[in-house]
Amino acid sequence: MQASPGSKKIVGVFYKANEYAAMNPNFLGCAEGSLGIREWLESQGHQYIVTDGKDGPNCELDKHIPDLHVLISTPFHPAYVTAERIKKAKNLQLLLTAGIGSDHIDLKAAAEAGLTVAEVTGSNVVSVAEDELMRILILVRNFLPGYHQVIKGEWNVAAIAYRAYDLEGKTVGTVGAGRIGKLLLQRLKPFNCNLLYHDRLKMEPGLEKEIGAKFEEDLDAMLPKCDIVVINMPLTEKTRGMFDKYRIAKMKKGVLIVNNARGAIMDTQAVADACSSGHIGGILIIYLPVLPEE
Ligand SMILES: NC(=O)C1=CN([C@@H]2O[C@H](COP(=O)(O)OP(=O)(O)OC[C@H]3O[C@@H](n4cnc5c(N)ncnc54)[C@H](O)[C@@H]3O)[C@@H](O)[C@H]2O)C=CC1
Repeated sequence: MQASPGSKKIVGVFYKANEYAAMNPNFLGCAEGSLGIREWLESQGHQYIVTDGKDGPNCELDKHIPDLHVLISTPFHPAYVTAERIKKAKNLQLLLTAGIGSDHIDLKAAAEAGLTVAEVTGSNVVSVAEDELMRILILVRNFLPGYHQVIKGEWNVAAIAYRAYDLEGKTVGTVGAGRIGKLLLQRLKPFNCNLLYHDRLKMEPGLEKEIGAKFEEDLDAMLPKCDIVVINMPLTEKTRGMFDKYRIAKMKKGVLIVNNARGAIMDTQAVADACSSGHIGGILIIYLPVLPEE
């Protein structure tokens, strides 16, 4: 089908949910749900093509690159928008991320081509903040080894207890205190932790007082104080590889890390080495798709 004059060709790239799609009619972030915008887009005369095929030679996405106007993708099944794809996309106007974080797009190439890159700011920030809190508790209380014991029919309390702690009294630092970082700090306040944050921007004094977190201008000065570090900043050219072996070495021995940002903010080998040596006591990474509507 060809788009009629004036209408736009919009391509959405989402993961296939298969049998899970039918289990919840509000599960819209998958190929089957197509963000729930098909009816509306088509009623406006636009053409809407949805696929999960985004990689490899002759993938479905590449067939539409030459004439699409809008490309929608998510960080969970990202359509990598390389300079090469941008060059071929002669009609492209808008690259839309149905979520937060657009590091799957070559932003420099997009800017040079005059494209708009937009994302749905705030779309799943509560989900992420709640998830971070859960992961912090999982790490501090040494939950996972106990879970695996139960699955295997084992029972060794000491193997769990020797490193299971309370969150109360621990120092938690968030690297990045934007929308998600602030929501996390608010949720941590009742746990009576020492809360620190590092960001390019200091919060308004009123908000800082309400949240009860102390600003740390110098990241390298904050890290050695933290029992738990949560990473809440975007992956950019400035933050790529930010947590290398030197920075990890500055953290407390046994530090617990929750990385909500992209994996590439950390040097993988340095993380693996620090986990093996015990310098990092535990690390969990969040990859949280936009959740269904209630
Ligand atoms: N794991 C997951 O499923 C999800 C991950 N995310 C990630 O979380 C990130 C943060 O999301 P939001 O809080 O909504 O974004 P935001 O834009 O509200 O906050 C980001 C904060 O990072 C700070 N920042 C950026 N670069 C910095 C630097 N070089 N040094 C110090 N501070 C810096 C900014 O000043 C800002 O306060 C997203 O960019 C995305 O990568 C977001 C949603 C879901």
